Amino acid sequence: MSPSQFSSAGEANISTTQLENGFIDSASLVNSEKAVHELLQQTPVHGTDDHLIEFSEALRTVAKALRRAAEGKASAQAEAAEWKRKYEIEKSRNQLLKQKGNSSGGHNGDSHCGCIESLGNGYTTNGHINRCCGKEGICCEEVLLDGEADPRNHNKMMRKASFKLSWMCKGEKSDQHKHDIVSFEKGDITTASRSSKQISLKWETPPQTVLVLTKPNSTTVRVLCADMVRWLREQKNLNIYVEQRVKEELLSNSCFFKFVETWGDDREFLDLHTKVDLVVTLGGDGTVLWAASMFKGPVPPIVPFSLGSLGFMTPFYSERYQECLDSVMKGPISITLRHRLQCRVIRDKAKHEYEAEEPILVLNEVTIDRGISSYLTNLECYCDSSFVTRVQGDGLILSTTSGSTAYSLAAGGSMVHPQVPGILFTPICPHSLSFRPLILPEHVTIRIQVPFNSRSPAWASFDGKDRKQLAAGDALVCSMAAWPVPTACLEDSTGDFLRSIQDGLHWNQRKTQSSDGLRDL
Ligand SMILES: NC(=O)c1ccc[n+]([C@@H]2O[C@H](COP(=O)([O-])OP(=O)(O)OC[C@H]3O[C@@H](n4cnc5c(N)ncnc54)[C@H](O)[C@@H]3O)[C@@H](O)[C@H]2O)c1
Ligand SMILES: Nc1ncnc2c1ncn2[C@@H]1O[C@H](COP(=O)(O)OP(=O)(O)OP(=O)(O)O)[C@@H](O)[C@H]1O
Repeated sequence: MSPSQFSSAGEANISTTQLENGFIDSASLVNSEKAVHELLQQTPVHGTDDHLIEFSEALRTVAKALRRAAEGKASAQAEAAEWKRKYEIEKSRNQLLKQKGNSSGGHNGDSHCGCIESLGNGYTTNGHINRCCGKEGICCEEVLLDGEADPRNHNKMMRKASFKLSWMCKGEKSDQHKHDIVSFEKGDITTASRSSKQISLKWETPPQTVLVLTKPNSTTVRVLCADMVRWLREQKNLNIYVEQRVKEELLSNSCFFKFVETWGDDREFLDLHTKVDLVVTLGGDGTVLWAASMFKGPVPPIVPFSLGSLGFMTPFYSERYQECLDSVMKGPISITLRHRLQCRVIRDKAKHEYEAEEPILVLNEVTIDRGISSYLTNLECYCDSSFVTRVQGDGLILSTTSGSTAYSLAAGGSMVHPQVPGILFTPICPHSLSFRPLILPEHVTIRIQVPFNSRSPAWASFDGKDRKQLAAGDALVCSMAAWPVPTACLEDSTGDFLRSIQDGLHWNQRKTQSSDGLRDL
């Protein structure tokens, strides 16, 4: 076979000028790669013909180069789609602001400019620009821009409660976080000593609207929910949102609950984060995962009450809910910012970046496994642009540090404090003696590719739900999401984490050795 046979092989026909100039779309790259693979299978590399062996090696190199180019292109597509999505959100938010400004006449031109150009700017509840909250601590104010008329009082604007996040320092009041970087002075590299990195949430205006989410099919939860909603209304005069199912349950109980609000469809729910100040969950860890999955963007602070069996992420006791909610609403409270992974499936057949599927955010993990197939999974893993490894086994778990105590732990991964920024890379039953789990830094993008020669498709599942098939040529791209899940702590991040591994998993529990057998020294 001669090189001219390669260039005549239909879709494999890519000129070097095209390669040099980068004028190839990912579809033609992938098609070319397929064609190269087909060609390789047809190539009769028998016996002693050195030329044929050399040529097939050259084809393999071309296939590799094409794969790399396709990967670069696909990750650029994923990034472009993400920017496009952000742009759309900004655009619709700005339109909304414009409409509000026009209809109320409440904002002058300056304040419009201020909020559109700098979404981090703080607005007070009366709608005036106050100060930039991004300067001290962690910025949280943009949600305030979407106020809505309170149905109970038409003159009053219903706005989200304003709060501020800051690092809590033990003892001295220094801005420790500002100095917490490696310094290089007079040739000596040092790191500043660290104080507590606990994040504290302090309400600037009191919370007004609470979303109560409950685990279904539990009488205990249903009874507690009715009790809590009544208390929140009568004692705290709060607006309450619940799911449609829960509203029906409450109304079948008593018509007192007529004030409880709900939402119609997903579109209406998309707006809810602009109204809800606090989310209360009544259930187990699954209910916290459920709550997090409902918010595709920013998540309001969650107060998780334990009504499940394990309750790793649910530190609050339901028996003392009034006391707990009282102190949460008063503040300040310690919170754990639980990072989420943003996962995007890129199909081999997608021709353009806007065909990339909607990203899915996970709080625990995304799992890529063999599904019902009895073949080993064959997954190529890349970290940024470096090839990491090929997974041959039952699959792979990409986990957040919050998820490190869930499926990843069962597969042999380390337990990691939820506030540690990182992505766990944990194989499931790898057919190799040396495949230890990894923890990668939080800023990397991981790409899991099902190769064209995979014997069967793989399956991705997100926090144990929404299974999606990944066919040969499809890829899953994962990176840290911009929107963490803030969960309220009973004590603080570390105290709650240690208590849950001790109480929930009986971590390193062993009878203490008695001193009886000690020999005299
Ligand atoms: N072999 C395993 O351990 C295994 C297998 C499948 C799924 N899971 C986990 O189940 C999760 C889904 O939870 P679910 O409640 O919807 O399903 P589920 O009702 O099947 O519960 C799974 C168990 O995992 C626990 N769990 C969930 N998140 C946890 C966390 N971050 N830390 C410690 N334990 C946690 C739950 O409390 C529950 O006991 C998945 O995200 C996955 O991590 C674990
Ligand atoms: N509001 C909800 N709507 C629909 N499904 C929900 C909701 N809340 C929780 N779930 C689902 O119900 C299941 C059980 O919930 P959860 O894990 O909270 O309870 P549990 O199993 O009793 O607790 P644990 O996991 O600690 O044993 C999970 O699969 C979860 O995804």
